[in-house]
Amino acid sequence: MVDHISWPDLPAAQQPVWPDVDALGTAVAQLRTLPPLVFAGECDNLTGRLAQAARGEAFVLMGGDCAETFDTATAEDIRAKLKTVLQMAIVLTYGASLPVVKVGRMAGQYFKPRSKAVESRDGVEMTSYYGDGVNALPFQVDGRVPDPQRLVRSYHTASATLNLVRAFTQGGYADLRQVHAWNQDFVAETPAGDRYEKVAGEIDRALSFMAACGADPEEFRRVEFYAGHEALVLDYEKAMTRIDSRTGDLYDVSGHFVWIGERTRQLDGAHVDFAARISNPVGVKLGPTTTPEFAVELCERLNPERVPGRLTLITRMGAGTIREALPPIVEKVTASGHPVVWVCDPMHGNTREAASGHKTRSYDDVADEVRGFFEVHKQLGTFPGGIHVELTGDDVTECVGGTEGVTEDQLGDRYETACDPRLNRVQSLELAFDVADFLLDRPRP
Ligand SMILES: O=C[C@H](O)[C@H](O)COP(=O)(O)O
Ligand SMILES: C=C(OP(=O)(O)O)C(=O)O
Repeated sequence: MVDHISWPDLPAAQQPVWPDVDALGTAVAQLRTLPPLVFAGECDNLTGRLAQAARGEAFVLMGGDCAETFDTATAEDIRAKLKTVLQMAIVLTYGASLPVVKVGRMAGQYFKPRSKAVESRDGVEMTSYYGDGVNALPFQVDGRVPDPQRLVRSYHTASATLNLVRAFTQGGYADLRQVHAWNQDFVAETPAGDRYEKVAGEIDRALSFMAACGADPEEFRRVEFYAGHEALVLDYEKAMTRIDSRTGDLYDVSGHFVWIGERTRQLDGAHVDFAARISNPVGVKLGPTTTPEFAVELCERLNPERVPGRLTLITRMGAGTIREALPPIVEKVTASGHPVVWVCDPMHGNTREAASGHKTRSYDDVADEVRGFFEVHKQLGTFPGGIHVELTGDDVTECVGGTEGVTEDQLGDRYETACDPRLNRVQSLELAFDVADFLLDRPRP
């Protein structure tokens, strides 16, 4: 039980209004007694990997659900997401000859900030859905009441998810010899699947050549995979924060990497203060209203010792804005000497409503924002460190476009997200091929 971490009482945006304070106390006390989900040493290893990305020696791939739900924490769903990230990572590693740091938006993405606190349909109003960690998705009053026991369920669901991810990535499923096996089912029949199959064939030949030469590296049998999520609901994140016995430093052991969202990054707010106190590698989302001065101040607050890999700035400007909004920020941060990892989230600045009422994003906008991100960094001689995408391993119809051409009319066919539209597996793979091409033309260290 960790009861000696004290936190200042600062304004915190986007927090659930728990109706039963005693029930919250019980849930928090339970969380505090539970074992860590990740080890502090693993977080430090990730900081080291991210430092490589800050120097242009690696590329970060962050991907996973917009909102993980308890019901979809099944073996099938987790494997499909993992498979998507692994396939994308292979395309990037092979295409750009660059190590790829893999971070799943997984095992903790149960909390969602919302634009409106209340949702209304046909004159009926209730609390918006804030993620399975807070309340339930169906539009029913009872389930929308924030329930603190959901924090405890978040922990157990994250634990089961991470356990399976560790088993898959360490136990043979992610062995490089399995590259073909990740390309089965619906994706294999698509142009992206076909392109992937060619890459897999070339990798196979390279592996056979190496084996014939007597080389069979252990590194090819396992994959280093990290878990990250938005540190939104501070009752959960603080209860999961522990003192590292090795160093006495604080780590949020709910995930390796946590980020602060666009709506909660106030300099005098509780989220920035929380992130400043923990020693995990942390990220901050930066939308189009970010000023260069704010970005530098954030760097000072979150990484005063200028540890490479500690801070990732995840820009999400929108395809039409990135080419104007990003350069002054990158210039000012670079001039300040802060060693940040620049990551592009091409999803959150490109959301729009389709005529059918579905929230959607166009593949072209997503790809164009990433292209703009690479252009800006090339122009400034800085390193494009990675991408951060919302994706699923399934054949959903949530984002329009891509070579399979999901149309607006098809959005209703398989629209399954609990919050924002995700790239399906084929669109994700296509994006990886586009990014691999952009990477070939990147500034080199
Ligand atoms: O994923 C990000 C946000 O939680 C999401 O875009 C908010 O969506 P909303 O504008 O429908 O509340
Ligand atoms: C809420 C998110 O993004 P942003 O804070 O950039 O809106 C998210 O990544 O889930």
